[in-house]
Amino acid sequence: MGKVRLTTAQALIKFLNQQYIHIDGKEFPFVEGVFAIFGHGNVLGIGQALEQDPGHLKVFQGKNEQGMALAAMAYSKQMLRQKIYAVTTSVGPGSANLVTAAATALANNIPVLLLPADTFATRQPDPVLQQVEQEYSAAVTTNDALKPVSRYWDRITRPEQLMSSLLRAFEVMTDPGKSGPATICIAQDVEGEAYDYDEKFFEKRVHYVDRKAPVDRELQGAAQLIKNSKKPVILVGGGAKYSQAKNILVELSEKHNIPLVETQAGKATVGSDFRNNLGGMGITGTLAANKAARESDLIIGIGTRYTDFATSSKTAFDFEKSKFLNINVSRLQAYKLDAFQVVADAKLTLEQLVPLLEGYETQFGREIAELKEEWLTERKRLSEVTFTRENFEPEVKNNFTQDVFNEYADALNTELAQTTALLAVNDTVAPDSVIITSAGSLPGDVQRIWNPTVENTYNVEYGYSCMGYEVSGALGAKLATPNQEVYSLVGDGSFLLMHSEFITAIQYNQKVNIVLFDNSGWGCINNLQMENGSDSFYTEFRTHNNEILNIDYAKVAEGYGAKTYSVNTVDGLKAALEDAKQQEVSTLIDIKVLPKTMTDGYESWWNVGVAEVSHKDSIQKAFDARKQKLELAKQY
Ligand SMILES: Cc1ncc(C[n+]2csc(CCOP(=O)(O)OP(=O)(O)O)c2C)c(N)n1
Ligand SMILES: O=C1C[C@@H](O)[C@H](O)[C@@H](O)C1=O
Ligand SMILES: [Mg+2]
Repeated sequence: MGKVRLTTAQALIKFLNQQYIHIDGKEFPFVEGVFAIFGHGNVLGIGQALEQDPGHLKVFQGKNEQGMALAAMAYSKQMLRQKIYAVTTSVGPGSANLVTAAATALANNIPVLLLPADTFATRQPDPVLQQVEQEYSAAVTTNDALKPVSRYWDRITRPEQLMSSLLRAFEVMTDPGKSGPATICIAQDVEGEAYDYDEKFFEKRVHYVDRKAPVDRELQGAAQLIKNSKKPVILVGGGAKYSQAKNILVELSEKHNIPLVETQAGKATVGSDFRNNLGGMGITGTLAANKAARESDLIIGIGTRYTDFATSSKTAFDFEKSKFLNINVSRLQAYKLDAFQVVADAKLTLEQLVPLLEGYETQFGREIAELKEEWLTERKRLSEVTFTRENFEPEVKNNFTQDVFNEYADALNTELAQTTALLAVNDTVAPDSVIITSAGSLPGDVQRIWNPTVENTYNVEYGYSCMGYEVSGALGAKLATPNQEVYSLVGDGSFLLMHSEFITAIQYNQKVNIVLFDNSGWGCINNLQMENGSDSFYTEFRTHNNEILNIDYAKVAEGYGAKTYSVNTVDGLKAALEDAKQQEVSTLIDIKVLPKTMTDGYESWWNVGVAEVSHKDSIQKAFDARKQKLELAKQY
């Protein structure tokens, strides 16, 4: 057999160039490129290999390891997990910075290939710079911290180990049932070590992603459950989106008059304008979706993980009455809530299920339309919130006095409500625009009131709700959809936490639009704190002498080379958005908004750990209320 002498890193890059994916009859390269931050751990290994022959791989220089890995994740999420970027980092702090991003990808079941460098395999120069030198074992390095947050993890200390390791990594990343981050740590000396690799290892390799079909028992059982139900509701999860089940979902819903409700990951599988789509459900759900779910006697969970946000901490359903039917490629997910399990591809299952339901119709009648209408009226109200200097009634009530509101209005020079601003954005951007967000109050607002009409235009990470995904992810989403505008909807807190990849986007002329909602604080956490009986405590951004912090974010972004705007009215915001569309460079719109003007309520509940004993009656009250609510919740 022919051999080719390559360094481990050269073999890695050569292999990445030859990986293809085959889905629904289409075949294309699986690895699009590499994000890199070079240090002594990887510049002479992977850096050298990429310089010598990158093949078709695009190379982007990242600015923060976490940021570039989140960009890679957003790319893959936007590509419906059909294509990835790899991420190479140096050893020690460079690899440690991957931990948060790996966890974000894991919680969201998104494939990314992480390639952190590791300490010396020979150990000759130990302790090397950036080696933590763990006393109880030299075999433990910073990279072990990636084990709990990787779907697959391996360490390469000999060049030939690379071959079996890569095969496992690609098998995992291309399996819809277990897809997630694969981490291969390569000892920094081994990256440059040569080996005679079998040429066969580098032949084109196709990873077939065949749709897993349901067995007859599953289909008959599922059909029977639906036919026996009066008011089934379909919960559309991320699995439905990745399976591209839109058309069959619409057919199923229309034929049998079954309402759809959505998780964060499932939103924009079917457009919000579809008449039976009642929108997001759960803690950040619409009143329409939450009412339908509560009335339902059968929840058909399609590709959902049933997180606490989707189920209102397991209080959203009437567990006495309601049964569950779970369609999921993952057995772990299918087992949840004592459901009847169909472990199979969502689209294929629904296509085979529909013919078995001939003649069936739910008892919802006109109720779906009525619920939707009621919600659209509420959404309209949220688009027209006006601030008043006296007796202002915000969405989040009973936290701030009027004096505090007036103080914010003066300090930030704004009277704009967040919901009104957000809906102005929704009205103004092109329908095929991709939005991206993740943490703070904005994910809740978009799940409720952002109405996407074009498929796969809602890139919201709410499995890990990682501050920093908003801006980092915008770069990845843009790489995936170069012909669409990408809008990062981000709070001031998240923007401050990390926006390094905004600079990468500007550097590589990948236009992204940052729409920054500045309420000078961690608004949602302040709400959570005050709604559970505490005072406002270190969650507003105030100075040493208690003044509200007012940062000119437009000026910050101007320094990076972005086109920027500062706005505090709906008209100003719309004009900025229109102008931003005309720009070739990345943009940032700094919108000053009032706190407590995000959406809230709608019959949802979140189980959070309230103090059982404290010095405040208000906290005791919150604790008692939680205890009562928990009595209604399903225990597991
Ligand atoms: C990396 C990370 N750290 C901490 C948190 C906890 N956390 C969630 S939301 C939030 C504040 C977000 O503030 P901002 O972005 O301004 O949004 P707002 O709630 O004000 O809309 C914090 C600290 C998180 N989700 N992610
Ligand atoms: O703690 C949190 C509260 C949520 O409201 C928020 O969206 C999320 O980012 C979070 O971490
Ligand atoms: Mg904020």
